[in-house]
Amino acid sequence: MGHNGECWRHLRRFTLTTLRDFGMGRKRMEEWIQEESQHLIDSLDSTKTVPFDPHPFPSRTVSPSCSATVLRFGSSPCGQLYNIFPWLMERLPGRQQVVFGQVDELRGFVMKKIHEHQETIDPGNPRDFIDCFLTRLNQEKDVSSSEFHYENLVSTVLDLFLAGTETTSTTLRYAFMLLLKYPDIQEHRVPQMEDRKSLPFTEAVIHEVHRFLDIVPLNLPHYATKNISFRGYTIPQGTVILPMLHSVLRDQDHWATPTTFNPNHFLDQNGNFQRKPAFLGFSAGKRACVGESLARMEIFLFLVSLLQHFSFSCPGGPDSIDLSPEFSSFTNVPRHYQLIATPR
Ligand code: HEM
Repeated sequence: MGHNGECWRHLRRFTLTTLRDFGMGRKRMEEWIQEESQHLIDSLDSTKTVPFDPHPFPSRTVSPSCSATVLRFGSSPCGQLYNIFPWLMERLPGRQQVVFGQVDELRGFVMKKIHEHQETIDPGNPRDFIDCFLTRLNQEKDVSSSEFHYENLVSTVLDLFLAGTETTSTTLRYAFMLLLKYPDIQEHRVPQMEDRKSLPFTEAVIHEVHRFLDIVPLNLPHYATKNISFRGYTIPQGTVILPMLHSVLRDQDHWATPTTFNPNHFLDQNGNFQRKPAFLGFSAGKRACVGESLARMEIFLFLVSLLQHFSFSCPGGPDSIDLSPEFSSFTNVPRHYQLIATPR
């Protein structure tokens, strides 16, 4: 959804409503995620407590590995250059050409999925986002100004895919790394979803994972659509602005121990979960992440169901875990590590 203005507004509104209708926080989506959790549990069972690198996991089987490469590319110096000089990098040979190829491959995958949906759609009974978009596309097929046409369907699905898969699986991979580093956290596992007492702690852990990972430290680039005066400065129209999430997520005025992993950041004296205004891992304002509730729900359900089935350890013990990210520019990506999943 890199589009601005009208097109972006229509597609963003549609996306939010559709995701909400499929139950971000409600039943349908929860069932899908639980099905996925079961696949994960089965594949962890099949490791038979042999250490493995969780890197490809927990990306979904349907998520072609190329989306991982796209994220890694974004965090490399080469990717940084692309953000700043796209017109130049598109013309130079190099790794960026491989990434463009992979985005094309992913686009092909999305187009194939759309085609399958077109063949099997029952308009009265939408199965998912693509069905809803196709229905709207059909309703507005005679409206020449409609934003609901095929190209926008492909790019919206592609955007959701690129924005949603690697962010969530990278965060999960980092969450497991933190469980290896701080094994005590695993003892707080939620035995059952109804066990209310453990929930605030679990929520606090998940929020702290997001804060501590700081996955997109610089946020996405924005630009001033008109002249703005801000704290005595004038920001001229067209200025590129990087609203750094990193500086807020590590702000000494807002966090007791900004550079240490500490779930207490999100707990009050009575152990209740408390929201923090400086928790801006999903950004803020009208371009804030549309997938926040979905991502939170996925991470919560995956983490809780896996912790109910397994305890996690690593061959070298907690001291061998290096939490510092592999890249530290556009995205923070956790290092590779070995995971042992022992059935409880
Ligand atoms: C750990 C998980 C995630 C994190 C930390 C995250 C974070 C972010 C951030 C920081 C932005 C930039 C906001 C800005 O420009 O100010 C963003 C935008 C976006 N995210 Fe996420 N995200 C996550 C998961 C998801 C998921 C699961 C989806 C899809 C369902 C998604 C869809 C999007 C989209 C479409 C945008 C662009 C919104 C717009 O420009 O209107 N994200 N996300």
